[in-house]
Amino acid sequence: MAKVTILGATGNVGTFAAHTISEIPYVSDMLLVGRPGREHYLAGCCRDLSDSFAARGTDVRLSYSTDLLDAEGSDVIICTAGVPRRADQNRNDLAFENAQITAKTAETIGQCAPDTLLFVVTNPVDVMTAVALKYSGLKPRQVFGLGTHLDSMRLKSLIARYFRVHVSEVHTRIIGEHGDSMVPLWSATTIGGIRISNLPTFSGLPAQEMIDTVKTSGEAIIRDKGATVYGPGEAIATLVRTILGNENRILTVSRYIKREIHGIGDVCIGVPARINRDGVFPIPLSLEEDEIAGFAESVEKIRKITAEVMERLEEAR
Ligand SMILES: NC(=O)C1=CN([C@@H]2O[C@H](COP(=O)(O)OP(=O)(O)OC[C@H]3O[C@@H](n4cnc5c(N)ncnc54)[C@H](O)[C@@H]3O)[C@@H](O)[C@H]2O)C=CC1
Ligand SMILES: O=C([O-])CC(=O)C(=O)O
Repeated sequence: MAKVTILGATGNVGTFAAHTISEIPYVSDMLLVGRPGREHYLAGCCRDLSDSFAARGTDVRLSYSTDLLDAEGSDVIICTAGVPRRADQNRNDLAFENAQITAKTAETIGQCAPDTLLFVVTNPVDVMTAVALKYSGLKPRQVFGLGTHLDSMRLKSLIARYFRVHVSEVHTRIIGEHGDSMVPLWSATTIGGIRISNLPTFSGLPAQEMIDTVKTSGEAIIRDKGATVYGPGEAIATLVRTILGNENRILTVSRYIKREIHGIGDVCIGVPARINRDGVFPIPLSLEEDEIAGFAESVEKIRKITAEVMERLEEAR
């Protein structure tokens, strides 16, 4: 059985993630961590969630704290702490502000929970994963971000609708930045095990329109309802279930890569990875020419932003 800790637990994503994670059968303890001053809100969240556990028949020990040191002994720590963007902002606009929060948090986690897996959700998620890796001092297999997993799910749903098939029949991936330079892997997209390009209706597929929709999904939801909640919350639970169930699923998450993909790397970015109880392990990949070029561009973009943020963090210390 496992202890899962959620940071930023008073926020939109943290609150809903607590609900989705409580459904995972391997979770025995859940700790909600918020900022000092938020004790009443955290207590209310715990009571409300406990009611939902009672109604559902879930047996999870739930507690809250404003002291991150209580995360000691966690198997997985999920970091949703930080500022969200407004609809008129790019995720990268949040980089330095959230890096300061993530660096401080990661340092404490490295000291109090050296064996944990640290799962970063805070945006810009690829850059925050690099910050968390550096400042926690944890091993690369222990630190990962939500990356392009949610983008891949968004694309999957659009493809299923276009081909009028059940969403479980579609396998697809988006790699690279969780942002504008993301790269869809049409070469790795199948329906019912058949490569998508071998299907008769493939020629009419509005591929560019679909990827543009995925790129602007977060922004559109934030404009309409203030925050993306259900998509990220379920995506977070999928990853936690994969880890705690030692499932060895291949999901597309942000992870430090050296040069596993066509020699491109030295950055934290969305890549397919095998995920189990020991952490996250990137899968070496063979891509098509245009996919390699797109991925190289995305890597360069993230490497540059990451380097700038790291430099500013060091200057600010
Ligand atoms: N990677 C992904 O796919 C997604 C990432 N996100 C990101 O997750 C983060 C949280 O989003 P929401 O829950 O919508 O935001 P929110 O504003 O509802 O919640 C933010 C949480 O962070 C905490 N927080 C803020 N500043 C802090 C600080 N200085 N120190 C410690 N804690 C602090 C708040 O108390 C709150 O609990 C954002 O950065 C957002 O962009 C959100 C959805 C999907
Ligand atoms: O768009 C945002 O800011 C939140 C997010 O990352 C997403 O839902 O993909």
